[in-house]
This record gives sequence, C-alpha cells and structure tokens, in this order.
Amino acid sequence: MKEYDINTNTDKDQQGLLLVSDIIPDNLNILPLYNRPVFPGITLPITFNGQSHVEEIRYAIEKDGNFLGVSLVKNSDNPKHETFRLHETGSILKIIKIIQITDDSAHLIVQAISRFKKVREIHHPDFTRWTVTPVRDNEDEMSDSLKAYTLSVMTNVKELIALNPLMKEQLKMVLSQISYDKPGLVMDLIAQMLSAESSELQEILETYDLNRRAEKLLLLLRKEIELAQLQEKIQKQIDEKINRQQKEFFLREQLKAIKKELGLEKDDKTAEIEKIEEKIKSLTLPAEALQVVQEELDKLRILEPASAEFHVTRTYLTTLTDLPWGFYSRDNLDIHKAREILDREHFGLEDVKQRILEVISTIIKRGRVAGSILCLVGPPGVGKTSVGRSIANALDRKFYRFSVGGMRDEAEIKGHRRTYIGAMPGKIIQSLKRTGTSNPVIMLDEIDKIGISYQGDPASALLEVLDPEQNQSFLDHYLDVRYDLSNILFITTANQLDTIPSPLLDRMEIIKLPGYILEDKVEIAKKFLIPKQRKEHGLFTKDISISDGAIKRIAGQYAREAGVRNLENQIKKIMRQTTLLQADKGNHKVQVNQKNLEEFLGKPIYKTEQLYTRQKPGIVLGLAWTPLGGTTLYVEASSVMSKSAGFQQTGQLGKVMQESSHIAYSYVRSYIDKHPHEKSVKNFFRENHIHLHVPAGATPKDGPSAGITMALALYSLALNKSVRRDIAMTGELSLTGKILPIGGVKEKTIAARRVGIRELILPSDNRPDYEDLNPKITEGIQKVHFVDYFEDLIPITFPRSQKE
Ligand SMILES: Nc1ncnc2c1ncn2[C@@H]1O[C@H](COP(=O)(O)OP(=O)(O)OP(=O)(O)O)[C@@H](O)[C@H]1O
Repeated sequence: MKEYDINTNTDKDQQGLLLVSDIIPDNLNILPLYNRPVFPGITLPITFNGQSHVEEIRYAIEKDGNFLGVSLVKNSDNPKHETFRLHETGSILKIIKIIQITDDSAHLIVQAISRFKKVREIHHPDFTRWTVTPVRDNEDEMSDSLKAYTLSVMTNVKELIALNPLMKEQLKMVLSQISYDKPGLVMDLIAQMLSAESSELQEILETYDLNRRAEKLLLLLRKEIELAQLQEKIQKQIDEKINRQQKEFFLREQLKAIKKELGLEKDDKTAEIEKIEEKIKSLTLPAEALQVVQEELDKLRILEPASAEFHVTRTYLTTLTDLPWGFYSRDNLDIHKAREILDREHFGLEDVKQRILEVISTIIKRGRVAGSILCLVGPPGVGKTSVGRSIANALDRKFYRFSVGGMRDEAEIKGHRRTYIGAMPGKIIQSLKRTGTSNPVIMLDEIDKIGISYQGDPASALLEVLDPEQNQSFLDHYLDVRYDLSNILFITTANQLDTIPSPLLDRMEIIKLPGYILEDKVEIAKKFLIPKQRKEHGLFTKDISISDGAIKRIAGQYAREAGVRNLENQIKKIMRQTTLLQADKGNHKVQVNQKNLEEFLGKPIYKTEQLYTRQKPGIVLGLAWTPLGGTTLYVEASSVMSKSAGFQQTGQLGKVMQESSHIAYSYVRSYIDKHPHEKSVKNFFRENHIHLHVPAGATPKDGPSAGITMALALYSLALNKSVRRDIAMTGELSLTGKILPIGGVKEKTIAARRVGIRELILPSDNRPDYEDLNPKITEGIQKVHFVDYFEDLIPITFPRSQKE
C-alpha cells in the first residue's frame, strides 16, 4: 500500500498527515482514454460513456475509495481486448465530484494524483482491473542539470505565452501556483497544455527520469513555439491585408467628403445630373422635349442611384440628350461639285446621275429636303448602295444605311416602349445618334423585302417615317418625344417594284438602274473595280496588269449577270492569287491575259453565247425581266402524237404566265383555222398533245410579256419550221392577236446585247421607250421591229426561203 499527498498546495506542516480517503488502493479499475493522457497535478472534468465504464466508476466509488486509473489507448494494437490496447503507464485519478451519473454515462470532476505503472492484470469478469504501483517524481535532490532544464523549460514557456494568447491565461495561472522546487509537476502541467500528438504526450508521461522528461518536453515546446510563430505570421499577413483595405476605404471616403466639402467634386449622382444638364445647354431642344427632360431630371434627383428605376431614367436621358437636336450639317450648294463627285465615283449611269442632280438642285433651291424620297431599283450589284453613298458625298451629308429586308417588327422602326426591359429607340432614331446630325442621308435597303407579322406592320411604320406630311413630328415609342425627320434625305433600294407596298411606292421617286452591258462592265472594271481591289489587296500597278481582252472575257464568260458584283469577285480572286504568288516568288509581276485567264479563274462558267446553236421548229428566243435584271429566255414547244388534243406547260410558270400561254395556244389554233394552211397544219392541234416548256425550270417566272414568244413557238411547231436564231422578242398577246406593250425595255435590250442578239421585236406601243434609251445601250442593236399584230411577226421571224 502506497500513500500519496493529493494536495499539491499543502503546507509543509500538514505534509505528514494523511486522511484515510487519500490512501490509494493497490488494485484499480482502469478506464481507457482515447485522445490524450492525463498528467498528474491536473484537476479536470471528464466524461466516460458506456454501461461497463459506468459500472467500473460505481465500483471505484464504492470499493476503491474514489480512485481509478486511466490509460491512453494504443493506436495500432490488438483491438480484441482493451487490456492489450492500453499503455502500461497511466494516471491515478481521484473523483472529487460527481456531476451526473446515469446508466450509460458519467460526468465527473477528477484530480490526477500520480502516474502509475502496471504491475499485473487482475482477472475480473466485467472490468479491466490492474494492480498498479504509483510512480512519484524524485524531487528530493535538485541537480544542477535539472535546475538548468527547468529554467530552460520556463524560458520557452514564457516565449510561448508571448506568442499564444490562448495559452497565456492558463499558463499564467499554473505558473503562479507552482514553485520551481517541483520541476516534475511543472513539466506535467505544461505538457498537459501542449497541443502535441497523443503519442508524444504519452512518451512524456512514461518518462520517469526528470532530466529526460525535461529534454523531451523542451523538444515539444520548441515545436509548439514554431507552430505559434507560423500562426502569428499568417495572422499578421491577414491582418495587414484587411487593414490595408479598410484603410484605403476610409481614406477614400474621407477624400470624397473633403472634396465635397471644398466643392471640388460631387457625388456620382450629382455629377451625372450636372453632365446631363450641361449637355442640354448645348442642344436646341423643342419645348416638348425640354419639359420631358426636366421632368425626368427631377425624377432622377429623388431616385436612389442603386435602384433599377434610376438606371432606366438615366439611360433614357442619356439617349435623349445624345441625339443631335438642332445639329445640321451644312449642305454643299455647288451643283457642279455635286456632278463632279457623282461622275468621279461612278461610271456611266448618265440618266441616273441626271435624275439625282435634279433632286439635289431642288434641295439646294428650296433649302430643305421635304418630300424627296428616292427609290433606287435594280438588280443586285448595279451600284444602288454606292450611288446612295455618292449622293451623300455630293450633298456633303452624313450617310447611314440599314436593311429593312425581312424586318417584321414595327418596334425596329419605331422603338420599344420604355416599360420593356432592354427597350431601345428604333433604327431611325439610332441612325440620327450615330450620324450626329439631324439631316443625314439614310438609306433603307431592300424595301421590297419588308415583312409583315403579328408584331405589327413595319411598312406602315415606315410610312410614318417617310411621308413628308407625317415625319415632321415622328414619335418614337422609346423616346416619347416628337422628332423632326423632315430634313433627312431618305433613299430606299429595291430589286423590284411589285412587292413594295403601294402606299410606300406612291410616295417615292423611282430611279431605275437597269444593269450594264458588256462594254460598261469592262470600263467599270478598268476604272473602278481593278484599282479598288488592287489597293485593298496591298498591290501596286507594277505588280499586276489585266489586259482588256481578259476583262472582256471575265465579263462575258465568268460574270454575265446585270450587275458587277460577280465581276468584282472574280477580280478579287485574281488579286488574291497574285498576293500568294508574290509571297511565294518574291516581287513577281503578274500579267493576266485572255490566254492565261483560266489559270486564275478556272474553266469559264458561260461557254456559248446562246443555249441553242442550231435552230429547231418550236424554239423561240424571248426576252424577260426579272428582279435580277433583264434576261434572255427560250420557249420550247414540242408535240406528242395523241388521239386527244391537249396542252400542258412546265418551267415554274406563274399564274399570269400560264394564262398567257393558254391565250397563245387558243390564239394560234384559231389563227391556223382562219388562215389558209396545209391540211397537216390545220389538223396539227387536233391530233397532237402539245407541251410547252420554259427552260431554267427551277427558276420561277411570271408575267405576260412572253405572250408572243409562246405563240410563235407554237406556230413554228405547227408549221414544223424554225424561226431565225438571231432575233429575240417580247410582247403581251391578246386573245385577238393584238400585241400589247410591256415593261423593262431597257433591261431586256441590255440582256439581248449581252448574248449577241442584234435584232429585236417589240410592241409598237413600246417604241417611245426604246427611242428614249441612251444610244450607248442600243448601239449594238441593228434593227428593231415594232409590231402590232401577231401576223406582223411571221414575215420577220421565218427566214425568207421558208416563208409561206
Ligand atoms: N457604275 C459604277 N461605277 C463604278 N462602280 C460601280 C458601278 N456600279 C457598281 N459599282 C460597284 O459595284 C459594287 C457593287 O455595288 P453595290 O453594292 O452598290 O450594289 P447594289 O446595287 O447596292 O447591290 P445590292 O442590291 O445587292 O445591295 C460596288 O463596289 C460598286 O462600287
């Protein structure tokens, strides 16, 4: 039996006296500790869970005089029996107070009395029970080395206290209570406070020799200090960062306040409002707009800058004040200069230029645009857009262009109401903002392709914009303030007139650009397209030359359409290859001529001038007008012997064209009946099923102007005689054989010339149209036959030898 002084603070006088309750029994119940060991000298609360542990504690209270042992569970030992898992050195605890004890948990306040060493295990069916021997520190003789160790420990502890404020209070209290003559106790108390690993702490517990214990503790203390230093460093860095940010924030706020106090700077909202007010001063706002602006400004003043409403109002005011209220560019009043600009930028187009100059001179004379809406109509690539730009240049006005093709929403023209999120003004107001003047030239492209949908009718919105009666006070939904558009010169472009809504068409001044003949294209290429593309590809005159013959071949065999865009594309192709050749071979001069053209552009797209090189009965060359320009078109008729007569047409003919084919069929049948013909001819339509076809079957065609062509094809088929190859015709046929006038004389003449036709047949009523044509267009046409009746065609079209 060993005795132990449990009161660490007891006076020397009391040391000899021992209470019965302080006598530690030899055999104790041993309870496991899972986290860290308990060091002697410590009083601490402790909880044990589990029914068997509660039983053990009860036993300790009842039988072992409140003493029990605790020992740390080993990490990787035999888990089967706790005995094998427990370290053999542990601590003897005395239960000082029972806080709560239930069937499966016990909360206690215990005091660790001393270390113990296991002597042997006592067999007990339910408990882990060992015979233990308490281990006391030998502090009787304080050697010098132990003193030194103790001092060193204390120095390190002080260092640690300085670093770790959490430990500070605890350690301070401990240190104040202990004296240096109990170094073992001091070390145990310090060890209890360290955050070291449980195995390291257990090692300290198991080290009975004080010098060695101090050594080990010093190691742990150093570690702890380093950890604390690192922690402090990290903390400092974080603090610094936060402090810097806070400092900057405070300084900035202070600066703002100082500046505001000194009147040097306003807050964001005031600055914003003043900016808008400043802008208003520079504008000539009409009274209505001014009132709205003032109202909106008042609203802005009371709104919170962070609110959505503030944002909406500010955007509205910015848009409104960004418009060029009262700003007009000064028009060029010199008509000669205007003519010079038009001539400089475009080849040919004499009558177009003439019409444009008339419009410009009116604008100059009246000093305002009012009423002039130009509509440039023509196939793609004939220069509608570039003529529009030239008009702006000639007038010295800003130019803005946008396409209305496919536009389905009225809001694109008139804007969205401001209540919608992301609302914007319409295209017209946007173009004013972009150009910065109230009198630009605005080009509305593809007006013939404007759409209608459930979102409104953009065409009627356009009417409001274009109509001189209405556009003085145009109301955009977003702006909600009237804007005078009457000084804008509107130019529209279209490929065809038929699909333009008639109220719009009525208000426009139509200027037709019919397309170019081969010679024009060669000139345009030489004078405009080649120099332009050369420049755009970074080439000089010395780098590339394209012979006249080659240009002619490009225009004739690679780009035969009415405009010059394809021609320009072919020229681009040559330029691109030149730049590549130069990159490969250094400063290499490229010379393109008729012979080597194919090396650049590949095989020609159009080989022969005409589809048919040999004429056959039933085939007649007609002339047609399409949105892509004038074109030549063959009509083919063929017969199938059949018991029942019949007539069918193919080639995607529109309704009007189908009707006119029926007229041709009926008329030719009755013409043959009424006039002397051979019997086989007389019976031809009764005995044959007739098929009429217009090639390029995939392209839709319509209109009445192929009437005479179809009738002649049927007549030629019935007679089994071919018509002349070198003649082309156009004209509407009435049921009585009268030939009625048609449109697009100019385009059709150009188309005929493009394929080398030299003789034309036109309705008599179209004579003035033809005679009005520029001699340059009619230059290559040797003869034009003006006809009134179907009969007139016969002597012209059938070669003399075959004539009846
Ligand atoms: N008479 C001309 N003189 C000089 N260049 C021309 C002439 N006609 C057309 N061009 C040029 O042809 C190119 C195509 O013209 P543009 O784009 O104006 O055609 P467009 O008629 O507006 O075609 P789209 O209907 O497809 O918009 C432009 O580079 C233009 O400068």
